[in-house]
Amino acid sequence: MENGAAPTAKPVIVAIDGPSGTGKSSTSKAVAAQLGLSYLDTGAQYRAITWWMVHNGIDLADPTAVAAVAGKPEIVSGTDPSAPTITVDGVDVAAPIRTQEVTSRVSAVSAVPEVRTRITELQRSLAAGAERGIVVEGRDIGTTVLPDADLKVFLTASPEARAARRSGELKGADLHATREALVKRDAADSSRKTSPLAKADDAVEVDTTELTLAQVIECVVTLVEEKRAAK
Ligand SMILES: Nc1ncnc2c1ncn2[C@@H]1O[C@H](COP(=O)(O)OP(=O)(O)OP(=O)(O)O)[C@@H](O)[C@H]1O
Ligand SMILES: Nc1ccn([C@H]2C[C@H](O)[C@@H](COP(=O)(O)O)O2)c(=O)n1
Repeated sequence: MENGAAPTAKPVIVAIDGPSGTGKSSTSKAVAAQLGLSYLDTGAQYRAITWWMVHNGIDLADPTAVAAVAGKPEIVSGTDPSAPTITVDGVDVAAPIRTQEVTSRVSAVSAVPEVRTRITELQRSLAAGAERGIVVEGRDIGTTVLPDADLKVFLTASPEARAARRSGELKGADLHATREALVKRDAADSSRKTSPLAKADDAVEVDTTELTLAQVIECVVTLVEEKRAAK
């Protein structure tokens, strides 16, 4: 039995979007684990295809070159929230997709429409196959990937709070440089033509600046339970 939960509740689809460092991954994983749902980190998929392009020497400054090979790598996401996995052509890339090299290039690759079409298909297929339901986190889940999701949440936080959280992760990182990098990536992700980072009109916005992670998780679990009860 997936995620150890009893097969009683109807499947529920939850979309969690927002800028970098707002707590999407931490919240989504915990909510999915608590409610016995699958979990999908769509940023990891964009990072994985970016890693493959870097690894294969594709010119990332040339969108035509990126588009031409967008269908080549086989990207597989494991959706157990207690142990999410990501492989490219059978290679475990969970660590290399988090390097600065990939982080600084992922916005360029994810702006290419052919890349988005490919990754969006994977995401929809995983969501459709999740027997109990799934929490999918990213930038365009509520607007484009799963517009009929049962619940859409848009997490926000001040750039200062997000930079402080990230600096805590990257020991010794410069707070100002971290903030600048976050703001730059958000601007690129929000301004691309195809499926930019955006709040869906029917999303619930949660400002996490002054909330603990536990409070955010509790808030989202309550929202999911309310939706489930109303189904
Ligand atoms: N409400 C919160 N209060 C304090 N720290 C938090 C909160 N939410 C998340 N964090 C911490 O902030 C860091 C970033 O969180 P997380 O990776 O979940 O964000 P994200 O939105 O998924 O970021 P990205 O889009 O860049 O992957 C983590 O170290 C996490 O533990
Ligand atoms: N649905 C998504 C998810 C992610 N991306 C892109 C934009 C992000 O900068 C990048 C990495 O995401 P993260 O791991 O920081 O969540 O991937 C996107 O375009 N659409």
